[in-house]
Amino acid sequence: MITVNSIFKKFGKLEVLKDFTLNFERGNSYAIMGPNGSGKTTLIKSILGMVLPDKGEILVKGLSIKGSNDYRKYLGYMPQIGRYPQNMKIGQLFSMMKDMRPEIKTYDLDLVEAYELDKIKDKSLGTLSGGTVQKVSAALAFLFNPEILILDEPTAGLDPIAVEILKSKIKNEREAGKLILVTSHILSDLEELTNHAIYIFEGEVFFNDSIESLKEITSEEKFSPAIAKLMQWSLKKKSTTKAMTYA
Ligand SMILES: Nc1ncnc2c1ncn2[C@@H]1O[C@H](COP(=O)(O)OP(=O)(O)OP(=O)(O)O)[C@@H](O)[C@H]1O
Repeated sequence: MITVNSIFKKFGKLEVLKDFTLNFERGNSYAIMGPNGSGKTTLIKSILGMVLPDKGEILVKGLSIKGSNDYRKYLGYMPQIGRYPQNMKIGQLFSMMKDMRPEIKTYDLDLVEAYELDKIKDKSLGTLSGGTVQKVSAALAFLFNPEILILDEPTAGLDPIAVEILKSKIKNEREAGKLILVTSHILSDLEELTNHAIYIFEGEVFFNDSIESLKEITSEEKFSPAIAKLMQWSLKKKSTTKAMTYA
């Protein structure tokens, strides 16, 4: 459903994505993991067309994302930090988003209702708490019932009830055959929500396989120790590569 074909991205001298090739298939939920600054958001933003790779190609449902924004209708995106016009009211934001997609007549209002956003529709976005902004972002990501959901640290900043609501929504959507991409540092969330692990380390895809395989390869029954082992291996590889370079 999404093909990332040998993409490279540098910011100045910093090589953030080095030869990334990945396939994302419908009905699966992918955990995109890696240390801070490893390139998770850059990967997501490249798929969304918000960051332009220096080389390589990205296809969404077989269509290259270069040159046309048409593919974006398939994507729902929840950013790490939602930035909205400060003086706009919640209700106005939703009306504006609906006006931008006039061809869509039915909306997925599950999260609008669960988070009771209608009750605060006259509040300005600039006055909202961080968690409430996250609720707005989550509700917008699902609003047009997209086939692909890209969620960047979706549970960060949400209270425990809001987290459970969002997690159950994500699980339902995956069961309905959608493709889900999630980045998070909260391993218990990833274990619950995903079936495929992608671990990025220093600009490279260090691991890309099912969570079952990850557990087998690491000889760990639980997700968290399996990831810890992967992290140790990536650090070991780094020091071995360094030693080889200096030899
Ligand atoms: N627009 C930009 N200009 C310059 N450098 C950037 C830009 N965007 C990202 N970077 C740098 O690229 C690297 C990767 O950033 P990115 O946000 O993709 O990491 P991440 O894996 O999502 O990190 P985190 O876990 O902290 O969210 C970082 O070193 C970051 O500072």
